[in-house]
Amino acid sequence: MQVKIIDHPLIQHKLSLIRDVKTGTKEFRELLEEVSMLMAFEITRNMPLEETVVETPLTTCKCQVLSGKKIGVVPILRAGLGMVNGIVKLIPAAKVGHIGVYRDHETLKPVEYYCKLPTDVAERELIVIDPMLATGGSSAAAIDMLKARGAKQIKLMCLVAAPEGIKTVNDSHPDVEVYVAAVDSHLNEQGYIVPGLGDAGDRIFGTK
Ligand SMILES: O=P(O)(O)OC[C@H]1O[C@H](OP(=O)(O)OP(=O)(O)O)[C@H](O)[C@@H]1O
Ligand SMILES: O=c1cc[nH]c(=O)[nH]1
Ligand SMILES: [Mg+2]
Repeated sequence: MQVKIIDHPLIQHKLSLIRDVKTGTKEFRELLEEVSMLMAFEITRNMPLEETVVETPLTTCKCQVLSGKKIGVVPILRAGLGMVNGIVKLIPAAKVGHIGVYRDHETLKPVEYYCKLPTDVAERELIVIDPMLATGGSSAAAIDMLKARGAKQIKLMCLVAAPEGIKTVNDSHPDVEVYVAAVDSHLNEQGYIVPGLGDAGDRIFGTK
């Protein structure tokens, strides 16, 4: 199982609050945004830098700046939307594409309904985001859609994963690095992650 678990104490603390059934919509959204920012901080750890010269009030000095690598953030609708703001606050130059996929409640198979991406998707390093990686069907389908449109460099960032979902993505897309804050125990009969956090989309948007 190829997965990077980002287990920074702040992330683990906030994830515990997110999981709590007593956490309401407002706090859930705020925490998810904060955790997404913290996870993005880790994922971008190896972004390339280049040297530049900066004039300070005292003198000039050699400094490092990002070398202009283009980033794309691709939320899987709906729940992935809850992770966008935290990331684009950290990487304001990132462009945002949207992929609409929902999981059929009966079959648990992904149903695709929307795709709008930056035109230069093939040149961007893409971070696909979705809080939940359950069977992995939705994320694998989203990555298929991106590759069919020319995307080459893709990372997947999820909050909570089931082992089944990580395996699905590893098997179908071995080139895609998977980052999560936690790997949970298993899926229940309805395909929900246990212990999980319930239905992420419903908790973000206050639906049922
Ligand atoms: O790994 P999977 O088994 O495919 O399940 C995970 C998917 O299920 C949830 O979306 P959902 O279908 O509830 O859509 P929503 O975000 O619109 O609520 C979640 O946000 C993932 O996209
Ligand atoms: O536990 C789960 C599984 C799929 N989608 C969710 O929102 N939660
Ligand atoms: Mg949902």
